[in-house]
Amino acid sequence: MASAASWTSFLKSITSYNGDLASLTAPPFILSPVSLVEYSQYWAEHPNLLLAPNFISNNPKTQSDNDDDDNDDDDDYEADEDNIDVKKILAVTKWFIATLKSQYCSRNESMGSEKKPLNPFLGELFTGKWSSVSKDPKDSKDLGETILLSEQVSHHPPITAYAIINEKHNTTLQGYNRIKASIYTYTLSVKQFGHAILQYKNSNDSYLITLPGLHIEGLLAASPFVELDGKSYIQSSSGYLSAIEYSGRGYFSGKKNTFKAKIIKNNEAKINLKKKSPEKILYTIQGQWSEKSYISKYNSSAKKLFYDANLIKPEILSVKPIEAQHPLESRKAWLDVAEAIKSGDYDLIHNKKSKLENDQRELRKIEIENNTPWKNRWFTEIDLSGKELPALGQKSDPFTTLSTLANLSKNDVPSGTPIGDKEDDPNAHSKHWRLNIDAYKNESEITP
Ligand SMILES: CCC(=O)OC[C@H](C)CC[C@H]1O[C@H]2C[C@H]3[C@@H]4CC=C5C[C@@H](O)CC[C@]5(C)[C@H]4CC[C@]3(C)[C@H]2[C@@H]1C
Repeated sequence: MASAASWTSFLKSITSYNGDLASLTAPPFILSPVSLVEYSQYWAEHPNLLLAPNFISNNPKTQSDNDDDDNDDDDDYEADEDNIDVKKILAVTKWFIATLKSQYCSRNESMGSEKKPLNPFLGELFTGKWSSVSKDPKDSKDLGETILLSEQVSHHPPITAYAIINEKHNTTLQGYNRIKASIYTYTLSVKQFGHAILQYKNSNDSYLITLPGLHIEGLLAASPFVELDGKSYIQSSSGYLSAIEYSGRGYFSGKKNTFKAKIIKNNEAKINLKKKSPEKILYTIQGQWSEKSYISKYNSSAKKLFYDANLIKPEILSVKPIEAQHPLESRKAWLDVAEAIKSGDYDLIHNKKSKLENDQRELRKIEIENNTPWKNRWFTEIDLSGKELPALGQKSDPFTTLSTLANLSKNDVPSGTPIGDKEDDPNAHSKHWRLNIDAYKNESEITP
């Protein structure tokens, strides 16, 4: 089969991998017609779970009618918990676990295997919105409109910044992502840089979400898929921490996509997760993030269903038709290339991609000649290296307080690196990307 031959030559090419994924010419059948700037949508394909903490109050009644996963109430672990901050960290953990299947399995489901996304050009944009009513019949709350802003804020290295905003419930998720990929014996291993900040402004709760490591298995079999590894953290401003560990086949259980999350209160002594200190662990959640997971309280082995990733279908973002899109919007900009990829015609793909890439190189050249560097549109880079506290009146960035609570490095090192860890680099800068809400509010050309 032609693709088998091209895959073999592709595998040979990755043995001389130089660290830049874009330099690898993958065969047509492994190319995706979707740009990486679209992947930000995977953070909110269950808007009801993202917004759930807004509906958690001391009154247990409101909480259970919000529950959309358990089949019967006595299986309702939330009803057993009366601490509102614990209920919220559990709800945010459920939302986060629910994003993983979209983030890391959706190409396998829609295209049969993981694919290589289009490498976004500088300034590439992607916007859309989710409807206002929850998909889940048992949770028919009017959620209001949730919009997505996603922008390629850097091309060298590739960095995507995003914001997911729900004005009705005053909730904003913002973050950014950069990756470093290396290849060992036909396994592509990826470290993620960046993080997400989730803010519920009505209750003044904020959360830091760090990103797990991942590796791509199945390259030899020409059927690549993502497996998560390492650890990630969700640190709440209330002092609760969700510490999540990932593994594939052969670790905790023989199953793929396995995780174990520990809910602890950590604004007391810094918990050393290695030390066995069960009294500090309030809940343990474990199972498969792409299937079912279960929760048990620290003092009981009784397991209850926590989340079933196949119960409620993800809500696909609605995106304007291409003719209504701005030239910087991803699906309009890549239309010819996407059509070529779908046709599988390698020469057509090559010349359509080269045209777009040459046009971009031309733009960069003109910017250098005229000293008019590209301006980011909706996001701005901030520097948190300042030792002194933010100037009076200047709101301190939630990342500063939340990373300190979780004992995580503020530097631009792999996401979720503990302070002083071998991966922490005191010389690394502390620059991060943030939503520039005024820039979005003054946006005159592009609406989601
Ligand atoms: C070896 C190079 C190559 O082209 O191999 C082709 C193979 C399909 C494997 C490489 C590509 O695999 C893709 C998987 C992509 C990640 C999937 C999900 C996410 C989560 C999202 O929130 C941020 C982006 C991220 C980490 C994607 C980054 C890019 C990945 C690793 C693609 C690889 C090029």
